[in-house]
Amino acid sequence: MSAVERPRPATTPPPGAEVPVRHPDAPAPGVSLGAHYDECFGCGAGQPHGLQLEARAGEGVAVTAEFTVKPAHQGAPGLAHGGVLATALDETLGSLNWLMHVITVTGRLETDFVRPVPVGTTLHLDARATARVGRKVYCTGTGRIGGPDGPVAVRADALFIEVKVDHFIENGREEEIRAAMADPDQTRRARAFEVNP
Ligand SMILES: CCCCCCCC/C=C\CCCCCCCC(=O)SCCNC(=O)CCNC(=O)[C@H](O)C(C)(C)COP(=O)(O)OP(=O)(O)OC[C@H]1O[C@@H](n2cnc3c(N)ncnc32)[C@H](O)[C@@H]1OP(=O)(O)O
Repeated sequence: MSAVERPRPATTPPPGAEVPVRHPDAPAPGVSLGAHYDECFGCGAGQPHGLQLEARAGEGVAVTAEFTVKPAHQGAPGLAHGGVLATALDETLGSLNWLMHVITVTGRLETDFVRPVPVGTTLHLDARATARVGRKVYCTGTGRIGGPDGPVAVRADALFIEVKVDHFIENGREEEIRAAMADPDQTRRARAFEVNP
C-alpha cells in the first residue's frame, strides 16, 4: 500500500521501534542550530514574512524554539493562522535533524490546536524524537504561550522520513538548487548529514 493510501494515523511508533540516538557531534544543549537554508519560510533570515524561528539543541534528541507571531501571520483578526502554527511545529520537529545528523522531511504531521494564539505572542516550542524504524523518525512537539512552562496552545505528532541530498537536487526548482549548490557552506552542511556513523 502506498503512503497516501494509508488509512490509519501513522505517528504512533510500532512495538520494538529503536530509541533515537543523539549523534556524538550534535550541538551541545543550549546551542543555537541556525537556519538549514537562508530562504526557508520556517527558519531563514531571507524571508521577511517567514517565521524566522530560532531553535536550539536540548538534552537527548530534543530541541526548543521560539517564534513570535507577526501581523503577516494572521488568520482571523489578531490571531495566528493555524497553518502558520503548524509550520512552526513542523519546523521545530524538522530541526531534530541536527541532533541525529540525518536529513528527514515531513511525511505526516498531525496537529491539535488547543488555544488561540494572538499576534505578538511568542510561542515557546519544544520537540523530541521518540522512535526510529528504518528511515522513519517518530516525533512529537508542543507550543506553549506565556512562557516555556505556560499552557499548551498547539501540539503535534509527526512522522519524518529520511532522504538523501539528492531528494532536494532532483525535486527542487533548478534556479534555487543551482544557487544552493554554488554555496559551499550549504553543500557541506547538507552532505555532512548523509554520513551517519
Ligand atoms: C546541494 C543542495 C542543497 C540542499 C540543501 C537541503 C538542506 C535540507 C536540510 C534539511 C531539510 C529539512 C527541511 C525541514 C523543513 C521542515 C520540514 C518540512 O516541511 S519538509 C517538506 C514537506 N515534506 C515533503 O515535501 C515530503 C514529500 N514527500 C516525499 O517526498 C515522499 O513521500 C517521502 C520522501 C516522504 C517518502 O517517499 P519515499 O518514496 O522515499 O519512501 P516511501 O517508501 O513512500 O516511505 C518510506 C516509509 O515511510 C512511510 N510513509 C511515508 N509517508 C508516509 C505518510 N504520509 N504517512 C505514513 N507513512 C508514511 C512509508 O509507508 C514507508 O514505510 P515502510 O518503510 O514501508 O514501513
